[in-house]
Amino acid sequence: ATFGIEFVPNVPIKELINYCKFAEDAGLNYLWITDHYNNRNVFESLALIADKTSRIKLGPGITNAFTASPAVTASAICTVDEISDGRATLGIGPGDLSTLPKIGIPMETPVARLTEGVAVIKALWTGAPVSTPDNKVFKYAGAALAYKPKQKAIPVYIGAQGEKMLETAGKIGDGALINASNPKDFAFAVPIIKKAAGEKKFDIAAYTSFSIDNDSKKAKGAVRPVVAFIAAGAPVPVIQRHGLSLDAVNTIKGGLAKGDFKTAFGAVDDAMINAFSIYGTPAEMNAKIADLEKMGVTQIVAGSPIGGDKNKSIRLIGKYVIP
Ligand SMILES: C[C@H](OP(=O)(O)OC[C@@H](O)[C@@H](O)[C@@H](O)Cn1c2nc(=O)[nH]c(=O)c-2cc2ccc(O)cc21)C(=O)N[C@@H](CCC(=O)N[C@@H](CCC(=O)O)C(=O)O)C(=O)O
Repeated sequence: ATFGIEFVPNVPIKELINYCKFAEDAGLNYLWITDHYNNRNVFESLALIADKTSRIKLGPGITNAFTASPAVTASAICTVDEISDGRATLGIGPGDLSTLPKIGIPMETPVARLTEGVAVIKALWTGAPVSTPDNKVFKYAGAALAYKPKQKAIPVYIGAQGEKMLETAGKIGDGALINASNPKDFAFAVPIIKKAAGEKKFDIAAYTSFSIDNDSKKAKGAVRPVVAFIAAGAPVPVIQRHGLSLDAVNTIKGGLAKGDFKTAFGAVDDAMINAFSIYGTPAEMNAKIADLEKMGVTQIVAGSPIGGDKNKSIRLIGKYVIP
């Protein structure tokens, strides 16, 4: 597998840049920067990261086809591609179901919007004018970018978890970023993607909640709060797929809603931690990564929290996990 790492731009930009440079030095192949309106802007962050790195591929993990018109996203990624001398990737998806409504954006026909959005973005990158009068959502009329990406084709990765979104990812993407850490989720997702992707080259990335430490207990402690949020946001079919306690998940939801983190994190049980994360010592992590690769995963993304101490964890990944 290739190895990616996720950073959330909820830290001062200089700290973010240091993590990214450290990840590049540790030998990671992809940097994925999350995109939520309430954090630092994903494209401004990527521009700076592109300028301060020289090898690692980088892109939003993931932006969405709702907050910005695809033409604006096409240009934003094109700019990152120019600054990074051809290292940009585009991670794009429906958008977070918990943040978009806060800024008045209803989650309407995400599959249609994403399909049309990715099509116009790819068309714009060719430099030709784009007119899509028959589109349901993005009716473009002679839109054209005044400049082209450095790369012939910037890879497009679709963030997906639901069945229709996974199928869409296989159809329109060069890869998928799947918010999951457990082989059971890939037993479900990979056949859907492979059927839709057909013969084309396709990168199936496990966008995991990842926690590595020489001390397994410390790794587990670091991942518990993140698992609480994942469990609280998990669709019911996913909770059932892992045989988790709906009562415990509701206790977590209630605790988080009240800001009572003690109750929320206290209700996280081992079954949830195993369902929604990979954690442990380097040896334990390599065994879990091998299980994911057996399911057809071709890229492992180390997502939040990465570990109790980010720099130490990045060093462990570079030394013991990346072959
Ligand atoms: C919309 C949703 O798709 P989903 O794949 O489950 O979406 C969940 C998440 O993937 C989505 O919220 C992502 O944006 C979350 N997300 C991030 N979201 C963010 O906003 N920012 C991030 O940085 C981010 C990172 C990220 C990384 C990996 C990843 O996998 C997801 C990530 C869904 O409901 N899908 C269903 C139904 C979709 C459907 O059929 N819709 C129809 C009709 C629906 C209607 O009637 O409106 C249509 O679109 O036409 C399905 O796939 O089966």
